[in-house]
Amino acid sequence: MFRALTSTRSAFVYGAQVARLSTAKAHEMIHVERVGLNGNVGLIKLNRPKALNALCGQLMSELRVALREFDDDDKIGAIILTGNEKAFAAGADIKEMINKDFASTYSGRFLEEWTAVSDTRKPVIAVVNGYALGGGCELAMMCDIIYAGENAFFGQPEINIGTIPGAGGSQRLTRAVGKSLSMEMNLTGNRIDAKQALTSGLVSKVYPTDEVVNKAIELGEKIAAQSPLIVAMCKEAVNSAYEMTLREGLHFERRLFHNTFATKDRKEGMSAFAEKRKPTWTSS
Ligand SMILES: CCC/C=C/C(=O)SCCNC(=O)CCNC(=O)[C@H](O)C(C)(C)COP(=O)([O-])OP(=O)([O-])OC[C@H]1O[C@@H](n2cnc3c(N)ncnc32)[C@H](O)[C@@H]1OP(=O)([O-])[O-]
Repeated sequence: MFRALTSTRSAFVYGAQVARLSTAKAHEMIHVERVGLNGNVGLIKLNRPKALNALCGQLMSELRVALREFDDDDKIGAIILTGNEKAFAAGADIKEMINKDFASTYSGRFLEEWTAVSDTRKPVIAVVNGYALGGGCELAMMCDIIYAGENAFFGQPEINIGTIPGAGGSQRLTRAVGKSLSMEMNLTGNRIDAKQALTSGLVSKVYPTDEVVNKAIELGEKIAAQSPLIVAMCKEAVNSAYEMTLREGLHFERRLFHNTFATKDRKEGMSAFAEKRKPTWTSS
């Protein structure tokens, strides 16, 4: 079972990890907290359970604000995005989309707000339990790492409701799992389970449903222990593999690598190794 947050007067306990209360203002459709032993991992939990976390405008707006707050918070080194035991998210909100037309989606820049997720500079880890369908699968793929619970399902069922993916389902999924599987999922709405998501490269780890959030927190803490400056550069380098040719990407990576030599953290990291001590990062 998904392990629920247990509230105490001054702190939350998430599994073995202590999490402090967020200073962020209250949201209606998401929960926001700091987790990890040092409170340096941001946790955002989608919280619209009655609609299986369907991604309506308000939810996406709140998510954008929360991501921005964590991105701008020097104390946060990594961010986790999750849902509940039954659903990460069952897609964009179909009921909200029913009466839209071309002009309103085009002129209204429908879905533009979603790019806030992939634009986040800090690493974002998606933790998927239950359904990640349509926009839900796309949202997970906008994150940098996906951990899945054993009960996770991924799918792009837009075809069943007379449309196609609009936030990466035909693009990121194809790059992640290859053309054949992506085409099958996109043309039929066929879902894959956590096991197939792992073997096809869509997710990096699968854990029991009630453990996966804590595993992601541990991962987030490990990332948060690195130099934030170098982590941001590294994320940019890996992401360039999605957006550039191999030649351009290799060039960009080498330039970023050279740039690390302009930082104090690069010098500190190598000196600490040679002096057999832990590095102290200054993000400079
Ligand atoms: C972003 C770019 C483009 C993306 C497009 C998309 O994502 S298109 C979407 C791609 N996704 C899909 O096509 C998946 C659509 N969803 C499903 O096929 C099923 O809900 C299920 C198989 C996930 C779970 O079946 P189950 O029998 O366990 O549960 P249940 O069915 O009873 O649902 C419980 C409640 O949640 C509600 N609700 C759920 N999803 C949505 C939604 N997306 N929207 C709105 N509401 C949604 C559902 O109406 C119901 O509310 P009610 O009536 O009680 O007021």
